[in-house]
Amino acid sequence: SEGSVTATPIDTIDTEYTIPVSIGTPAQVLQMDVDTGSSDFWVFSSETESDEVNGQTIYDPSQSSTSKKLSGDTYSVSYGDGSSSSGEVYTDKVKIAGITVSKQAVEVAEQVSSSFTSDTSSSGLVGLAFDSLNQVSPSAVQTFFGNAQSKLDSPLFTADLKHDAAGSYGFGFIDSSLYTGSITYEDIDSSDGFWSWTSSGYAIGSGSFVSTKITGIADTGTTLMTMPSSIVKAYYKKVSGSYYDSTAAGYIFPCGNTTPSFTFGVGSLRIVIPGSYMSYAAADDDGTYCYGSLQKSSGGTNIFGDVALKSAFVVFNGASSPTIGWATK
Ligand SMILES: CC(C)C[C@H](NC(=O)C[C@H](O)[C@H](CC1CCCCC1)NC(=O)CC[C@H](O)[C@H](Cc1ccccc1)NC(=O)OC(C)(C)C)C(=O)O
Repeated sequence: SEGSVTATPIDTIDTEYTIPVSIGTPAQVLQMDVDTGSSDFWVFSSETESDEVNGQTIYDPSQSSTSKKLSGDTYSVSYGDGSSSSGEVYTDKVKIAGITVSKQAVEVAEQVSSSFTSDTSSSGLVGLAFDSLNQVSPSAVQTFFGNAQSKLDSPLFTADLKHDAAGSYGFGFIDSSLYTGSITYEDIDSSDGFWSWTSSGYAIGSGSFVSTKITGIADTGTTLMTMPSSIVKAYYKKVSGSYYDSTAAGYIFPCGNTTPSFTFGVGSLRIVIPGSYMSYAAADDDGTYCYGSLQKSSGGTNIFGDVALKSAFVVFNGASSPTIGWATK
């Protein structure tokens, strides 16, 4: 089987992208954040503390004739931005992009941290990193892609994210109308559970391409992009008035100042992130300073987040030796 589903940015600055997901019988439809940087499928639910629910759609397993409690299983997950969620586990029918997994483990939140409560646009996460990162105990469960893979025409999913416009995720097939030229593939090292690959280098604005290996993860659940500090410093040298602001915990600059494009290499292919994507949002209330979309990596993990992904068409190929494909569009 194969299918695609619309990916909608939750705001005009592409902080996050959500898709509609059908859970249970009759279907309960929740808008959920697709996250290739984690591997738990969890939802706001009838079991979530009421003071932690703020407009999200909830999944109620008691209203589904196909739900089944996985007694004894619990989950607890915490993310790079310090947010977290925990609760119990059911299985139920889950349909995404027209593809149905009859017994998907649905992690139902009893607690969510404040940033989830305040993120009214998302009612849960669809983790699409590798199963090894799943946080259900005592025994891990599979992601939607892990469960669906064997029934997909091809064991892959694709991301066509856009700036301030509806894009799509595809499952089981590659829609050749969504990209230009050809797709360049790189090997994935999934040993840490992430879609980790190595870029061939970078360029800043119209500057010459610097051939250097940059290993990072392709993460739809991270809004921005993080690179080694040497590259980030070189980038902001080209942005007048920019500096690293410890309060903002990042590079900021006077909003009107020009931000050059940022190019990254996929083998001999070049993906150009337009300069307009490189200024993220106002860094302070009076909007004089803006926060850069490129920031320095912490803990050694470079992240090709939404800023990079929305500049390309991306294939997450889950074959036995996984690869990632990038194309211009
Ligand atoms: C559980 C582990 C096994 C895996 C775990 N993975 C991650 O932390 C990466 C993963 O992609 C997580 C997934 C996100 C967690 C927070 C909610 C949204 C999804 N990414 C993250 O943890 C990175 C955080 C994101 O970049 C946030 C996302 C966000 C969006 C809207 C509102 C609030 C926060 N954006 C965000 O902060 O945008 C700014 C900086 C422009 C304000 C880890 O490495 O610890």
